[in-house]
Amino acid sequence: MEKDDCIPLFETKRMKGRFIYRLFALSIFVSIVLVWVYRAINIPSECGSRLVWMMMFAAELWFGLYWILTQSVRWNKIYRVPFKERLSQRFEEELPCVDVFVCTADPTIEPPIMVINTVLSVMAYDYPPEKLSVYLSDDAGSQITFYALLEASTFSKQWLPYCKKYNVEPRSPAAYFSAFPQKDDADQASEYYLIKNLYADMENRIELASRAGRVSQEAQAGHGGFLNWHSYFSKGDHDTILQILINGDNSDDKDVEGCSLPTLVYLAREKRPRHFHNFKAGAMNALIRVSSEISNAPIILNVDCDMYSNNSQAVRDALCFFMDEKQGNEIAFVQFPQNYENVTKNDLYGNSLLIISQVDFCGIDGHGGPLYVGSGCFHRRETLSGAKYSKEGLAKLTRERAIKFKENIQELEERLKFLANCQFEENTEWGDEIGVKYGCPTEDVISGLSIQCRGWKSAYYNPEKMAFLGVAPTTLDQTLVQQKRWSEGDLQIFISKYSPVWYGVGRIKLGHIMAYCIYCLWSPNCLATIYYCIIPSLHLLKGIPLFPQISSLWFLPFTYVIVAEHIHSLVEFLFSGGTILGWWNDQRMWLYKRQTSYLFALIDTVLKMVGLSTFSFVISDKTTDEDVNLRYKQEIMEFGIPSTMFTILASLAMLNLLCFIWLVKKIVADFGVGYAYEYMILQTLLCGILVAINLPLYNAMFWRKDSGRMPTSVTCKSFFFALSVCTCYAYLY
Ligand SMILES: O=c1ccn([C@@H]2O[C@H](COP(=O)(O)OP(=O)(O)O[C@H]3O[C@H](CO)[C@@H](O)[C@H](O)[C@H]3O)[C@@H](O)[C@H]2O)c(=O)[nH]1
Ligand SMILES: [Mn+2]
Repeated sequence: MEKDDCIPLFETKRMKGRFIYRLFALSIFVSIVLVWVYRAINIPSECGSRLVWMMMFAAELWFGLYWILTQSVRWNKIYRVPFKERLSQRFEEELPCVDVFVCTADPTIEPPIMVINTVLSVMAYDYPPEKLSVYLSDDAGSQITFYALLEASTFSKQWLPYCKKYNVEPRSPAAYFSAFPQKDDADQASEYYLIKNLYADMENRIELASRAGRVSQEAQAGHGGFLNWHSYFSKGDHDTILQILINGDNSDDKDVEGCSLPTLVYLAREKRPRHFHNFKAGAMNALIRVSSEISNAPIILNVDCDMYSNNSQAVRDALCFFMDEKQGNEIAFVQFPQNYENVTKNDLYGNSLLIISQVDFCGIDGHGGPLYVGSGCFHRRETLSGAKYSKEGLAKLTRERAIKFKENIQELEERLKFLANCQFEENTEWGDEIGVKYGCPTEDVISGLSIQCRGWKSAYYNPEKMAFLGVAPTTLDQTLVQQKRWSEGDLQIFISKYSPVWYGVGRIKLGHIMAYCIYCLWSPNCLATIYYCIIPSLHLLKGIPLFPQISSLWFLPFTYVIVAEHIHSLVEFLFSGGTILGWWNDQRMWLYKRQTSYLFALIDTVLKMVGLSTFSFVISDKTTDEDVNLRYKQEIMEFGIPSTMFTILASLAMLNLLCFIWLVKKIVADFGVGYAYEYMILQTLLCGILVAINLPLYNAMFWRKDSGRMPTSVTCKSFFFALSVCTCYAYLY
């Protein structure tokens, strides 16, 4: 037994081929420096061109410095391998309790049927049910969501034994039934169809209620919980609703085979119009408090309502990190990547964030641990509640359940409601030193950072069989809006009290700080990028070169940086499991994010600093209508609405198109190919590539007829805008 204890529960492997990569990175670095040198020693004397030149220099300084930041995550990548068998050999009898928090906020864009599929999938984890509790936080306080959860609690009595008996995966019924339309195994087949029908019936009832917008009187009469809605005025004005739907300790709450079920709790925290609710962070903190009085598990898993468990072993994987005798004690949270069920082959909107999940996070893990990015993260309860790291003070994970309530369930619910009331947090440290932090659109990232600054580590685990699958945005607009929230949140972290730069220094490693800065500085990237998309192309109009000529030696570092870095990024993308077209799409998305989301995030952050704007949280829509979804599946870009973001994208694309056409005309009519080739090859290439990458956009403006095309108003606006800029430049400047 003694010997056994020394075998670690997880292993950390380092990336191979580090030396070659470092050599390559060094060569890029040298070229970047040469680019800077070229800019510094060739500053023109004439005032106007000097300004243009200096701004090019500034943009390249930014790109170069930002590139250096991105090296932090490529320097020392690590991979984790947990050993579940060892965990089960050593700890099967004393596994810790786990609380799962599922958050939902809007029954129209987060359909209740989707929410309960997520709930059912986590209830069905391969884990002792008496040690598992699932809490659903409903920020809409929706009766329909409550009704759906009630249905789910009944259905779970069949679903859980079925999952365990046949060891099925995934354990979200919707995903399971759509992936396995038939069962041939005779034994399983009869049960399969029985359960499938049960599920279909339940789905029907929930859809009916959803469509009607209310729960039938009959159904309401069936459960006392609905009485809570008597004091409900609206989604933003109601008392706390707390219902324990399944009490795992109760001998009556058993599945059809007589086995225990996980505890299941519905919580809608109190909402009042005059009381700011702090979005998901507020919901998380209410959950932390309420759960502490019910199950008080030392490990907490947080998932968004669309992110169902795709791998019933993930809890055990996560526990290998926490329970390892040597290193587990310093790990505060274990983050899994966020994967999406609906990503198409070439991932048109770059939603899978492939490089972040396959490269960046492995690199950050080598510096002290990944960011907490919300969904798919396991926490130690004590760190979430603010504890400093100290090996001695660490609570044993395998302790008994801390609270064993004696009163009956109704009394308990009444007693605990105040924990989720608006007033509870007044004059407390909640949202600041305790719990998830408030005031930042990426509350999770800032909370994770402050945990790491208190001395804790985190771990990143990316299992082959994806642990969680969610719903990615299916339109360009949704992706850009989501990216705006993220980049804005991360920029606010940068300028906050908890900035990785000033707060992190001395608390976390330099590499770690740099890695955080990659995300915190997403947003300011917009300036250099937009400059690069406009100015060099405009200068083609007058034939003014801004880059070295092909005959100059300075041409080499520029070309090397551009070509080598792009080849590297393509190779990295392919190695991470992407396709060539996927890479091209990803490049386009980075361009579009920088031209719109990041720009808006930057502007909003500045406005907030001067007090002209307040913080909002646009919840991602998890539904799509049919023809939008059809186009999404065919990887056709979705525009369709006259958004300001699209006007910017279209204007920049149009500007480059006009410049490019002008250049072609000049070459054909007057100067011949040599003109562009000798003097302005890099500039021509830049403009040409911008045109090429924007092809889907031109298509949406000029050819497409479907409802996802670019609205005519946007096309016209962008055309006149681009034309006037080009004309002004060509004739006035
Ligand atoms: O007032 C609110 C607003 C949102 N949510 C929930 O928060 C989750 C995330 O919201 P979503 O609109 O899906 O945002 P995403 O951008 O898709 O989510 C990512 O980004 C968030 C931070 O911006 C993280 O919190 C998430 O975990 C992460 O998956 C969802 O379950 C919502 O129901 C609430 O509970 N209350
Ligand atoms: Mn989401």
